[in-house]
Amino acid sequence: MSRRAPVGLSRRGLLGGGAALAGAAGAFAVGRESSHAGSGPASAGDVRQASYAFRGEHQAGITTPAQDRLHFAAFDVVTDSRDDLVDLLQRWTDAAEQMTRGEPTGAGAVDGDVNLPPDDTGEALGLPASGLTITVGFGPSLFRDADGRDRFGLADRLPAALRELPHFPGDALDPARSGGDLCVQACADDPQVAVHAIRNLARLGFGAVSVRWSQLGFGRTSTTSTSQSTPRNLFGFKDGTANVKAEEAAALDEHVWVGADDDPAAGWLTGGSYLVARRITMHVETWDRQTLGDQESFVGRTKGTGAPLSGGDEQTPPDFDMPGSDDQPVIPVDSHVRVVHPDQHGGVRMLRRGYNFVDGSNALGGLDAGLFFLAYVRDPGTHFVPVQLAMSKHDAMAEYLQVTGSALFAVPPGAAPGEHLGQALFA
Ligand SMILES: C=CC1=C(C)c2cc3[nH]c(cc4nc(cc5[nH]c(cc1n2)c(C)c5CCC(=O)O)C(CCC(=O)O)=C4C)c(C)c3C=C
Ligand SMILES: [Fe+2]
Repeated sequence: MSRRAPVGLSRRGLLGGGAALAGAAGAFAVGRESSHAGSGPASAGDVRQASYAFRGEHQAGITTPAQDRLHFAAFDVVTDSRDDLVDLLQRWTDAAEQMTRGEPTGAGAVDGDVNLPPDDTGEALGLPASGLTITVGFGPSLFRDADGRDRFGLADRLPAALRELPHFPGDALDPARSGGDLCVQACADDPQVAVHAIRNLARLGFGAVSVRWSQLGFGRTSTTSTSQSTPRNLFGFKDGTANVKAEEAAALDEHVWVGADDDPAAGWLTGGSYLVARRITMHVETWDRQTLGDQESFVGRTKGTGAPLSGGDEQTPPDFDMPGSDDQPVIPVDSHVRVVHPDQHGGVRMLRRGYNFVDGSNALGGLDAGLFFLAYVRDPGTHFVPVQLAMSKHDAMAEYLQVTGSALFAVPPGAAPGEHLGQALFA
């Protein structure tokens, strides 16, 4: 009996008196409304106490203030049974709701029968919710697999926009880091909490799904709320300045959420979004040998403040007409921010939610480093593909990048009380 924790003990409960004491002193911000701590919280406890509601109109983990850590996994469905797939989504929904509350999955890690493997793997016991969000998406191959098979009777519900992304110039895609029938994005302010979430969902899915590929991210490269400060990517530049933010309701409706009339085949996706995932290797050693002036010209913003090269501060809109030297504009025509700017693409915007990664070193002894680019868009065909194409062809920064993994997912709306994720797809 001594190996068992008291019945009903939650991760939060295991925090014990320390958290209670700090809470009483007003040092911790607990709960959804008070959790917008940004990248420079007063203490680690500020953000780790945050917990976000799992259920809602939209899935959490899109407009939620971007957490600092990511574990992303793409799964292959290994069963042909539609019932087993629905059952998995039900069990994932239940487990995700528990974990985002800071609780272990099922009957917990230490409360069950000592003669059986515990429901929960246990490594997050004692850790608070840490702002965990779990966001689930469906890949094109869930609707029709590579052999054209409609394994789950979903082919007539395939959204027109959910087709494999084209091969872009310069892509060097590894099939083992691309595609997937399902995806789970787990974001948290504690890496152990994010990894615990993916590990337990993968474990729950044994027999129904297997992990196809996964990616850890150690630092956010976006801001998704005006309350957050702008972090830096591995080129050392502020990243996320001009992102679509949670406070921009009209922009979210226009550029991120799928509308009711967007696709007659995909009414089930109303209120959802599309998630573009791109593993982008950054040749950081080569970049580091470029002059500061050249680096800033490649980006189109200053490295220090993130202000556009046309002047002002970080939030000043770029002036692409301002002349520079040699009859060239001061923000070069091949700079990243000009090439991808909404002005060049009919006004389309995206909600970027990417993460820095370093996956050890490469064959040349350099860092296998980069940016795991994640972007939520209303329609990848209009909001991502043309932008990526322009970047591949015209962006000076692209010389320092190589896309090594790629996937697209339809992200259903949030689950209402009593529903499982993606319920409308299977109705
Ligand atoms: C196809 C879309 C994009 C990819 C892929 C992409 C990769 C990428 N970006 C940076 C660094 C920065 N990007 C910045 C802005 C920015 N990037 C995109 C799109 C893609 N980036 C957009 C739409 C924007 C916003 C443009 C605007 O509206 O002004 C910036 C500037 C700061 C900011 O606004 O976030 C930086 C820096 C890297 C390093 C990278 C691939 C590794
Ligand atoms: Fe960018």
